[in-house]
Amino acid sequence: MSTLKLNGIGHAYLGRTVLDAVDLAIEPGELVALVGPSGCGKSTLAHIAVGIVDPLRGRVTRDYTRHGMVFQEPRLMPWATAADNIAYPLRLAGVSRAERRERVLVAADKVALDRDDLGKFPVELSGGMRQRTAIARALVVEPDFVFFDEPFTALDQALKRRMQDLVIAAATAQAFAALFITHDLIEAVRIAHRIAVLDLHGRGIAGQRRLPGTPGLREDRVVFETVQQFLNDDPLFCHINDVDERNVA
Ligand SMILES: Nc1ncnc2c1ncn2[C@@H]1O[C@H](COP(=O)(O)OP(=O)(O)OP(=O)(O)O)[C@@H](O)[C@H]1O
Repeated sequence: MSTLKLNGIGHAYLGRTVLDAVDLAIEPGELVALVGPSGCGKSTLAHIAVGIVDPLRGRVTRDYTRHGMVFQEPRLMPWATAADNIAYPLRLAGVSRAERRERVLVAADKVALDRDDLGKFPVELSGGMRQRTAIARALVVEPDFVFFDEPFTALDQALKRRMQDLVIAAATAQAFAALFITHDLIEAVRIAHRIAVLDLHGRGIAGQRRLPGTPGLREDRVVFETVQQFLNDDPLFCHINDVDERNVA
């Protein structure tokens, strides 16, 4: 039984089709990376999957209990401390103040956010700390599904890697499934069980590849060789290579 199922999803903006007949199913505990060239409709698909946008065609079936979301920009409330930002979904859910405090500390630990940082406002935090706060806010509800929409694109390589490790560790510990949208094929191969490639024109999933081994346990050499093989020998990825040279790094 899939925890998220997209059937025949189609969408258009102002009469221009961006997605057509997209089918994708994600199993419980499975991390699926969705890649595709810029502008092919990845974010639109994520917004449809999470329920922010209603698709013009098709059906989304969600069989998870709670989801979290992490976007490219942390989208924190500037007037609230990191702790209050993380606690926000719990406040909405009517969780008591004492329990909120406890759960915020647990979530902050998962993303290695210092106690000192919890009292700071977003403007006082570094980019990495802001994104950690956003991830903690997604994890604090103890989700069994998390949507990631290019969460680390704006971060430098070293930080990106730390954040990927943190997501893999949290996914393993909490056993959540995820749809992880990224431009970065190296990131996709590090993080996911399976990669789905969205067609160049957003017309469906062009193909999928199951990745060898387990996220978090793949050696760098294996990640690098898998990416090279995709880019050099697998026609599914030729558009990714053409369009986004960052992947070749
Ligand atoms: N609200 C909107 N109104 C009109 N057009 C939109 C809207 N949102 C997205 N689009 C267009 O739809 C297409 C798909 O956009 P989307 O953001 O889903 O793609 P993407 O694959 O996530 O791109 P990127 O990788 O560059 O973020 C693009 O051509 C974009 O300009």
